Amino acid sequence: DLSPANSISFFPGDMGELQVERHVAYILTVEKRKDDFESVVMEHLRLNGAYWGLTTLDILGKLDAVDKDEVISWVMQCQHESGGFGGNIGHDPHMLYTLSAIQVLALFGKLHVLDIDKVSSYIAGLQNEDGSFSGDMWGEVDTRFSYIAICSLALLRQLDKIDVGKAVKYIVSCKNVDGGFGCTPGAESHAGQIFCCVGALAITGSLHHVDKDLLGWWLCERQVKSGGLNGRPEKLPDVCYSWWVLSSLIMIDRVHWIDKEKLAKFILDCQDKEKGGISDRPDDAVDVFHTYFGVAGLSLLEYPGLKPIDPAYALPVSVVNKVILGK
Ligand SMILES: CN(C(=O)[C@H](Cc1cnc[nH]1)NC(=O)OCc1ccccc1)[C@@H](Cc1ccccc1)C(=O)N[C@@H](Cc1ccc(O)cc1)C(=O)NO
Ligand SMILES: [Zn+2]
Repeated sequence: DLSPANSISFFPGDMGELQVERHVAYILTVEKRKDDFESVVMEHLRLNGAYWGLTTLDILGKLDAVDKDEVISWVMQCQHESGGFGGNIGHDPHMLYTLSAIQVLALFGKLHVLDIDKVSSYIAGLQNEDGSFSGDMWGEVDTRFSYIAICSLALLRQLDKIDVGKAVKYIVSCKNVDGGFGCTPGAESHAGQIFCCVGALAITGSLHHVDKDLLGWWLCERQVKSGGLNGRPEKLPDVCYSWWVLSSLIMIDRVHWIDKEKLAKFILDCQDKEKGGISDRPDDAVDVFHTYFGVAGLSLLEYPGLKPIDPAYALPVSVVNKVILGK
C-alpha cells in the first residue's frame, strides 16, 4: 500500500505528501473520458497520453488497475500499414507516436505482439544521409526524432538497423558553445532538446561527447528560487522540466548541483490535492502530461514508495532491465 502513512518521511518538514490514490483516480477517469476539453485537445496525441498515464500508474505501482488486453488492442489499432504508429486510430504515422506505442507495449511486457522488422524498418527508413532523422514522410528534421529513433530501436534491440555512428555525429553537430543542444545545428539550447540529445548519447554509450561541467552548469542554472526548474534562462519554472532537466543532470552525473528537496517540494505543491493530478506550476489546471512528468521527477528524486524510472529510456528500471537485458 503506497499511501503516505506507510512511506518513510524521506523529506523532512512541511513536505506536502504525494496524493497517490487521488492521482491514480485522476488518470483512470481521464483514460475513460472521451469528449471533454482535455480529451478533445489531446485527441491527436492520445497515444502519447496513454504512455504518460500508464507509465505514471506503473511508477505508483497501480498498472494492474487497467485492462491490459483492452489497452494493447487499442494501441495496435493505431499502427499504420507503413509500420509506424499514429496518435490515434486512423491517424497518419509519426515517430512521436511510434515510440509511445513501443513504450506502452514494453510496460506490459508485450513487445512480442509487434512485427519487430516492420516497425524498425519504418524508423530506420527515416534516417537521412547526414545521420539525422525526420519525424515522418514530410521530412521535418529535429534532434527529438534522433532520440525517438535510438530509444525505440534500443528497446526493440534493432540498433543495427541504422547508422549509429552518423546519428551520433549529427547530434554532436547540434552542440552549442553553452554546452547545451538545440533541435538542429546552430539552434538555441532548450532543456527538452538537451534531454533528447543526452538521452540518445547515453543509450549509444557516447556521453564522452558531452562537456559535463559546462552542460551541468547550464542545467543547474535552471533552478529558480521556488525550487522549480525552467526550460531556458529567464523562463518560469514548470513541472515538466523536472523531467527534461533533472534526467539530463542524472545522466551526466551532476544532479548534486541542484537542491533536490526544494525541487520535490515544488512538484508536490503543484498537485491538486482534492481532484488529483499535477499542473505545470502551483494553482494551474492539471493535465496527464504534467502528472506524468511530476511523478517521474519524484521517482528520479527517489521519493519513497515510487518505482525507480530510467532517465534515458523514460520507463521503469524494472521494464528496461527485462527488455534490454532480457532478465
Ligand atoms: C507537444 N508538447 C509540447 O510541446 C509541450 C508543451 C509544454 C508543456 N509544458 C510546457 N510546454 N512541450 C514539451 O514537451 O517540451 C519539451 C520538449 C521540447 C522539445 C523536445 C523535447 C521535449 C507536449 C504535449 C503538450 C502540449 C501542450 C501542453 C502540454 C503538453 C508533448 O507531447 N511533448 C512530447 C515531446 C514533444 C515536444 C515538442 C513537440 O513539438 C512534440 C513532442 C513528449 O513529452 N512526449 O512524451
Ligand atoms: Zn510543462
